[in-house]
Parts: sequence; C-alpha cells; structure tokens
Amino acid sequence: MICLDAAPAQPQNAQPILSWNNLNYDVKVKDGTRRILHDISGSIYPGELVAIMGASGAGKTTLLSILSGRVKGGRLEGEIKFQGAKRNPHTFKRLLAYVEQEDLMYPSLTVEETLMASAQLRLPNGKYSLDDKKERVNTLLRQLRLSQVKDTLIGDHEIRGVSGGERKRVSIGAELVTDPAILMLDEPSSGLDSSSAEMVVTLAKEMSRKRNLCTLMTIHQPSTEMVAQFDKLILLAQGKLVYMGPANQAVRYFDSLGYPSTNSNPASFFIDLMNIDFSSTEAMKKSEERVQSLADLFVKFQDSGAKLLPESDKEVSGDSGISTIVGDITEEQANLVLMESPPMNSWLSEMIVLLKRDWAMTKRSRSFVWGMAAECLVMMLFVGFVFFQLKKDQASVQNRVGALFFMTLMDIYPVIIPAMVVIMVGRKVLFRERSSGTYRMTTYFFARALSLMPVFFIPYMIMYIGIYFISHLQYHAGKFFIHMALNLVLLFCSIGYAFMMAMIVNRIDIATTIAPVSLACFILFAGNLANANAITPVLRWIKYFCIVFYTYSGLMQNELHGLEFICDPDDFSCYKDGAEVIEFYGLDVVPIWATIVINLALGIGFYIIAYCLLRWATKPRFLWI
Ligand SMILES: Nc1ncnc2c1ncn2[C@@H]1O[C@H](COP(=O)(O)OP(=O)(O)OP(=O)(O)O)[C@@H](O)[C@H]1O
Repeated sequence: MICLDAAPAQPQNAQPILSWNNLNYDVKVKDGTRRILHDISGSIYPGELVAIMGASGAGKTTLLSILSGRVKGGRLEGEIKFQGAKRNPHTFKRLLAYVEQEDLMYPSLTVEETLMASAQLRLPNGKYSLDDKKERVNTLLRQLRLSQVKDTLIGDHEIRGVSGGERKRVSIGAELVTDPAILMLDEPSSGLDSSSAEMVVTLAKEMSRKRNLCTLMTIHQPSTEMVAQFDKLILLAQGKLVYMGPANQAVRYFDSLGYPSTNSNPASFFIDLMNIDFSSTEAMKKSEERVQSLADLFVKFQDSGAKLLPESDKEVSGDSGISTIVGDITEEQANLVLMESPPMNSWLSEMIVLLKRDWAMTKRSRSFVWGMAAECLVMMLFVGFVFFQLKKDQASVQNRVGALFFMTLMDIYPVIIPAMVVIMVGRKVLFRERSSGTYRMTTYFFARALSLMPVFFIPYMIMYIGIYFISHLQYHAGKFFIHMALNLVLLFCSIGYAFMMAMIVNRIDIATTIAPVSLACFILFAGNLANANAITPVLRWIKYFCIVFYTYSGLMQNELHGLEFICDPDDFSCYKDGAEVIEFYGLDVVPIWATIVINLALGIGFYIIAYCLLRWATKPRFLWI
C-alpha cells in the first residue's frame, strides 16, 4: 500500500515523554452529547517539535487541553501517561510549560521583570542562586532575541509596549525560564505576521533541541518553511486522527493512499484534504466520507504495526542557521528528563517576590496613584474650607455632624470602586499562574493587599490630618489619634470589602454596578440619614453589620463629647452639649473602643471571605486522567 520503513523512528529503548491511548471526549449539547475527539492515541518524545494541525473545529485545542490537563467540562475517557506512568497532577503541572493563545501577562511590567519574576517564583532557591536566575534570564533574553527590548513594558491596548511577536516570545520565555519537560503552545502564530510566526516556530525548534524539550503546538495553517521545522505532525479532522508521524513523510503517506499533493504548501494540502466542504449537501457528504476513510486508513496503518521514518536522518535548516536533527534523538537524550517536580520556594521568599512585582505595577499605574493623591488633596482643601474653623454655635453642630458623615463617605466610595477595578484587572494572569502552580494563594493575596494599602493609606492620612486642623475639630491629642484610628480602620475595611466584591463578581462592569448599591445600604444605616433609633425594628439590627455605622458612631462620640454649645436660653430646641447631639442621633449605643474593635473584626472578616472566594473561584476545575 505505502512505502514503509521497518526501523522505528526513536531509539529502541526510548521512552515517550507523554503517551495517550484511546482518548474520547464528549460534551453536552442541546440535543444530547457530541463526541469531539474519537479514539485518539499517540506519543511524543523528548527533543521533538510536534505540530497538531487540522481545519478549524477539528479538535486541536481540545486535544492540547486534554494532554496539558486543562480541559474543563464534558466527559473524558482514555489513558495518558507521563514518562510511562500515570500522571501526578502536581508533578506534571510543575514540569509542563503551557503557553496559552492569549498572551496573559501584566502590561505594566518590563520584559526583563516578567521573566525575572517567573524565574524567582518558579526556580527553586535551593538549586539556583539569584545570580543563577539572572544569568538564566539573560540567556533567555538572548535566545529569544529580546535583549533589545528587555526594558520595554509588555503593554496592552492602553499602554504602548512590545510588538505582538515579541510579546509571544516573552510568554514563551516566562514558561521556559523553568526547567520544563514539555512545552505546549496553543496557536502560537495566531495574530502574528508570517515572519514573526516563523521566528516563534524556529525558536521552539531551537529550544527543543538545546534543552531536549518536547514541544507540542497547535497550529492552523503554517507556511512551507514552518512545516519543514516540525519533526512530527498530528493531523486531526473532525476529531479523528488521520495522520501521526514524521512531518516530512506526511505528503508521501497521503500520496500512497491516492491523494497526491495538489499544493506547494503541504499545510494547505493537508487542510484541503481534511476540510469539510459545506457548499452543498453533496459536497459535504463527499468530504465527510473522505475524512472517515482517511481516519479508517490510518487506524489500519497503525494496526499493521508499520512505522513511518523520516526521509533523511539528518537535515540542516538553512535559513535559521539552527541545526535541526530530525528523527535521531539519542537514547540518552530521550531519557534525560526531570522525574520530579522542583520544590516550591519558602512562603517568605515567594511573598517578597510577589510584593516587589505588585509594587512595581502599582507604582507604574500613575493615573491611579496620582489620581488618588490629587483627589485627597482637593477633598482635604474643599471639605476643610467648607467646614472651616468650626465654632461652638448651633450651626457648628450641623457642620460637625455633616463633616464627620462626609469623612466616613470619603472612606468608602472613592476607595471601594477603584480598588475593586485594580484588583480585578490581573484576574486572567492569576488564573494562568495558578494553573501552573506558580505560587501559593496566600502569598498572592497578601502581596496584592499589601501593595495596594500605601496608595490609599498615605494620601488619606494626609487628607484626614488636613481636614482635622483646617476644620478645627477638637485640638486634643487623644481625640486626634482616635479620630485617625477610626478612619484608618474604615479604610482597611473598605479595601477588604473591595477584595470581597472583586472575588464575588468576575466582571468589572457588573462589579461597578453592584458595588454602589451595596454601599448605599451602608450609608442608609450609618446613623446620619436615618436616625439609628428610629429605623423600623425589623431592619434596625442591620446597622450592627454596617462598618460605616461604627465609624460614624465612633467619630461622633469622639468629637462631640466634651463640647459645650452656645444656646439661646429661650430656644428649647437647641443642643447644650455634644452628649445631647449623640443621644439625639442614637449613636451612643456602642463605646468608641468597641467601634474600632468591631470594625477591625468585620474588616478581617471581609479579607478572610475574599481569600476563601479567591481560592474557590480560581481553583482549576480540570478533568484529569
Ligand atoms: N465544551 C464544549 N461544548 C461544546 N462544543 C465544544 C466544546 N469544546 C469544544 N467544542 C467543539 O469541539 C470542536 C473542536 O473545538 P476545538 O476548539 O478543539 O477546535 P480547533 O481545531 O482548535 O479549532 P480552531 O482552529 O478554530 O481553534 C468545535 O466544533 C467546538 O465548537
């Protein structure tokens, strides 16, 4: 039938790094289930560059997701072995470098910072010193042709950064900086021009050879030059395997089946052969029959035990200047793979790296940092001068009540919504990093919270101090520090609340709609707009869960106790002293110390809930076999 070579392509005793048998994958559709992959078997070896090709919808991404252990939903059957044994999820995750189609990185970090953070988080400190990690990053920058742009920001649609091709290479670099055994790339050429796409494939080849790394990528329609770089092809059509073998034998294989090449680009020829023609019912039926026949013939071919060998044992790729040895991986190379996953670094060192990374990003969010500082300065002057040098008359009672209420509002509205947006921005990167086990969730959470705090705490403290002295609240050291403590604890609660909301809702537009509504409830029960004692008993208890109520109550008691007001003896409705005001507003129920302690406890509660939600929401729910 076809020209077959007797000898195997791999060394006799070489062990595949990854092998899979009879993979079947079904998903639920409206009228039952649909089989996406049919009985797919295969194996890949260290040092090989393997491409999964097929028309759109053939199942390439699904197969790659299954092999990487990242498929979600549906029903998966079959067997996958890593180095001849059942995969251990933890080990496999740490030895796999997976580059998603979308380049998920922080836009405000530079290329070098991105690679360095990956190296510091993922390379074990016990094995690599800081200098070793720097050296490794520098080598990678050179190998990935990124040295020229190492100080350029990654960028996105808002920040001008590196080009699309360079960004893809950084994504690859961030994964390769570790010692992976397998590199998987989902459509690495998508969105790139032909020369950038070719460069990515060339680099993948170079890395595979240099590091004895098995690289598996899905690719839609590569150029002839790119196909020439691949060692092995996996061709899928309608979820069925129609070819798996040396890349330079595929044309010969189909020719022997009676399908001579009709295109100078082999990839276009394969896609034409495997494509379903939807132009008419008849054309569709014919193309479906052809695909079925190709799949059946490949099963027969595999069952016959025959093997396809590359045309030549050695080829040298001229244009890249990279030595591409096809099909002659030595036995020693084939088995030279890490068996164990690298240990995780200590909690503290992880925390320091993440804090530095988050702080670098926070500092560069100039519009956010300066916007917050400017807002606090403007509000300090505005509020301070509206309530300028409060006296002891009856009008000053209203002004004190209003100034303190406004200050509590300032602690929540302008904090919660921007903080929530900042927390939600890096969500996709977090999912990617958690899927590859880059760090612990506790270190991520602490670093994120701690790096946000100064942006709010520093300008807010200046604002509180400014308003306090401009408005002439009671000049008493003890009262001043209690006033500061009450406001700072509310600020701490607000950031915790922002974390919680950001974890409950996963879309910024929904979160920014829901948050103001929930904040409105806080304000209603704060004790200013509605009298705390006069709210209907059915709802009155809500104030005890309201952070604003405690702060406002504390601020009012702190400021008003000890004040005597000028009161016309004929005016029965005037307040004689602060105690009367506090009593009238119903804010004398909880002592000041308790308002601070309760708010602190509620704030810590928000952070704990946010952390639990973070763990739950970002937990990878992948099918595992
Ligand atoms: N969870 C799912 N539910 C329903 N259909 C699914 C699901 N996952 C995959 N599919 C379908 O399975 C088929 C294969 O999808 P897959 O994304 O693997 O194709 P692909 O070859 O990577 O395509 P493309 O090149 O267009 O990205 C498609 O028809 C897709 O719609």
